[in-house]
Amino acid sequence: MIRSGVAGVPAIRFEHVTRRFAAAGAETADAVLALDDVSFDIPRGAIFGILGESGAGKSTLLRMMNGLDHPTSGRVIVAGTDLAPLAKRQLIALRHRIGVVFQAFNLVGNLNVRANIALPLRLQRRRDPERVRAMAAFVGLEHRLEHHPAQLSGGEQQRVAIARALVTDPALLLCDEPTSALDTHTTAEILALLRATRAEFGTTIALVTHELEAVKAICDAAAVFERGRLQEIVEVSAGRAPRAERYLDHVRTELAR
Ligand SMILES: Nc1ncnc2c1ncn2[C@@H]1O[C@H](COP(=O)(O)OP(=O)(O)OP(=O)(O)O)[C@@H](O)[C@H]1O
Repeated sequence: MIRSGVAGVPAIRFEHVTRRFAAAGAETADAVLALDDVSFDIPRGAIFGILGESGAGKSTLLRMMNGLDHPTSGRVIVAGTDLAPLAKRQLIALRHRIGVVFQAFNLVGNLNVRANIALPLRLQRRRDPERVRAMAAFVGLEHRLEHHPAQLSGGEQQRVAIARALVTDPALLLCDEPTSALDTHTTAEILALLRATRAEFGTTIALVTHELEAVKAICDAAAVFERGRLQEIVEVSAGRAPRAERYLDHVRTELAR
């Protein structure tokens, strides 16, 4: 099993995870091998990258972390709990402890910032206006609580999405290409906010991205994927990840052929 060198008890463990999908029009259910015997740990408290080009299996892996998808074989263990035997109600309870941030922000257009941030609390039949305000302040948007998403820039919308993901104080934050729709400057701001999130709340962060720069900016380590296979775990040190750079150069050269 490939393990990261970052110290700590794993927040998530993948054990020999394989995921097959039926290809459109195929007679058998195993035509697409999205993940192939993947084993690694995401250490508690880490900012951990899941890095790879399109089709590498990153989103499939992320969906498994909150039980939205399941392995064809192998196990996904979140905070010591194997997700496979969990009933629907238990999976929903697990998801309440996991925040998710998406590339396209996914805010509700007809709700203002305050209501968007409060949404996960509402889904749990909870009210906590003070917490909502505190999260808006944490992401620097306390003065925009009455605005609607259409009145905000892309970076501001992603800040709201991060506040919304954090409002229930999750132990784990899953980020699916959170900066891919943003310019370079705004990307740096959002990455800094994710780093501040770990510093302030001790949140474990899984960052799915095809951007090596994002990994170098904030991750402690990253799992590098190619066509469903885990190639290696790379450590990031002082903003550099030479092995990942070499590896991605190789993949891009292959893809360009
Ligand atoms: N529901 C599905 N049915 C069939 N094939 C699927 C399904 N979901 C994913 N796949 C296939 O599994 C492989 C991995 O897909 P996945 O979306 O996890 O990759 P990715 O690394 O997230 O790519 P991208 O960055 O483009 O989103 C791809 O070949 C994809 O076409």
